[in-house]
Amino acid sequence: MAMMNRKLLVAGNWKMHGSLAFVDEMMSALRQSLPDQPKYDVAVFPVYIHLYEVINNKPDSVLCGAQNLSEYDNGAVTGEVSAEMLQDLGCDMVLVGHSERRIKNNESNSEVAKKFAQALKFNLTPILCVGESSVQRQGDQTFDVVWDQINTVIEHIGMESLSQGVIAYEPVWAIGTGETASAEQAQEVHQFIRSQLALNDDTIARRIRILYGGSCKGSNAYELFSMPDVDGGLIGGASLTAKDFMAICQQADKLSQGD
Ligand SMILES: O=C[C@H](O)COP(=O)(O)O
Repeated sequence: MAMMNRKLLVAGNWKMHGSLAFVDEMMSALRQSLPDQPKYDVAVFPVYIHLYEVINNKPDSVLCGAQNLSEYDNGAVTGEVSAEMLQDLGCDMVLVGHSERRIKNNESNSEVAKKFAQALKFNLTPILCVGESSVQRQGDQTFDVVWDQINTVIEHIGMESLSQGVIAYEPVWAIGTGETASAEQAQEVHQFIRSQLALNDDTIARRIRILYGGSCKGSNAYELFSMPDVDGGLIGGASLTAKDFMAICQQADKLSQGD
């Protein structure tokens, strides 16, 4: 189980799903089902245009974040949204470097690092998404790929700044495929990440939260979150109904009792 001093985080990435009616339904379900003060953190990441509705209707205990942000402060960058705008709206967090953006929008490690820095500049907690493709795993490149993605951020802003964010390990081959990494496979990579971070700073390595993402659901969340270096999940498909999302939150709740 994740170390006592690291609170579990269950984060629902809604991707490009939902509607205003969906937001209202989800928020009222979460208000009814979540404890007033859960011992774990819960966050949701709607599309930009639904952020305001979430922020105005969510239970106080639920954090809200965007799925992306601009690497720039402001200016002639049509279609982008700045960290300052997200902060102004009331966002708490933001995803950076999700594999869907790395692949479909060609986001490079250095752009992702700039976005991570930009989030921190405006007091948003960035969740840095990292993970290898199936080909890279088969080619035994998992550790190299994942470390390169993280180390680019460290080289850009340093360990102390990295530690103000969260890392999400999401093997690309497990995203939306129904093929979850086994708890042992997830733990192996999470442990690798933590041990690499410890070479730079042991305290930060022990403090930073590392989430798992990739076909996580109510039936496997307990086993995954029980792993010593897994501190919760970044959930896609199973965050799209209150029933599925709450099933995962309930596993986090069980594991957080006694903390
Ligand atoms: O951001 C979430 C991940 O991409 C996981 O998505 P999934 O739970 O649908 O596999």
